[in-house]
Amino acid sequence: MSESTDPLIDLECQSHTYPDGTVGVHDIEFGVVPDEIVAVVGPNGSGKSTCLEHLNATLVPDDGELVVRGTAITADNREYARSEVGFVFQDPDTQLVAPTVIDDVSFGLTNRGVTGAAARARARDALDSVGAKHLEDRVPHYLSGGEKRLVGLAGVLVLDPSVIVLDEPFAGLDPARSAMVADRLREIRASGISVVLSTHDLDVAADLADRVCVMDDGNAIGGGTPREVFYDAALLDRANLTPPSAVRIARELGLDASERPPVTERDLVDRLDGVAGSPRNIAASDD
Ligand SMILES: Nc1ncnc2c1ncn2[C@@H]1O[C@H](COP(=O)(O)OP(=O)(O)OP(=O)(O)O)[C@@H](O)[C@H]1O
Repeated sequence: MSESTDPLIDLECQSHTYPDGTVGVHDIEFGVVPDEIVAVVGPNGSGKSTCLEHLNATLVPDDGELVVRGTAITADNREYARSEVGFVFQDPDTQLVAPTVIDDVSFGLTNRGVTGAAARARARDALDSVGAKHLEDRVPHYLSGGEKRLVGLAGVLVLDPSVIVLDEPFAGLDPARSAMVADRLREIRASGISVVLSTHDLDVAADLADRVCVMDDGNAIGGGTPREVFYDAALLDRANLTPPSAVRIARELGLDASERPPVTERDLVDRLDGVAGSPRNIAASDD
């Protein structure tokens, strides 16, 4: 793990307007530090994708600045932002371009002058790290949605970024695949790469993220740890978000006033284990 807490990314975007005049974001300050997973949440059209696409200079603020690892990004050094910040698109087909998976994952390396056996070995390692080595000879186009997403992730990991940004990585995945992608993202964080993702699944955000950023109507309207954000009823109401299921149940049970109220299902189960009269303890006493 990295010792430094200097920001890897520091984005100030006072506005971003698309060519047709639609305002994608109004006002965002967004930082990413080492060894963290940040979840960006908010309703449809609130500006999550627009925000994320600024983090590797795919989009550029009308007014504001992107600084990556201390370097201000300009038109002359956008490639630096792209090399430090890998982007996994919401639509995996956007990213898959080669005839086989191994060629696809090697593609970015080839562009950087790493070719042949060296590129393939690194691509194989990247596929292995996301549990997708068995797919290396497959045609990317015919993979399932979840498999495509893993291959897209490998194609970014192989380039050794400091941060990986994923736009809705859980969309369309079944629960087992979602859990697998979440596990991989935890491993990626443990390997020293920070992760930023957008999601509509607040249960996953509560379970996975170290920090949550709430967006509404093109503004970053609040943020903090999952516990801080998901027990802030006024903040969630403002963004029209429903709290994660564990938070709703904890409120019903009156656990929300406790010192560390449960924010994930695991927290809730652990807490109920200690409560006399909880279904688990009743079942145990009936045995
Ligand atoms: N290429 C584009 N051209 C014009 N307007 C765009 C473009 N992309 C996004 N927008 C607009 O910018 C605003 C923010 O969209 P964005 O995709 O960032 O929201 P989001 O929070 O990611 O939404 P969702 O959850 O639906 O994916 C919306 O009003 C959207 O219609």
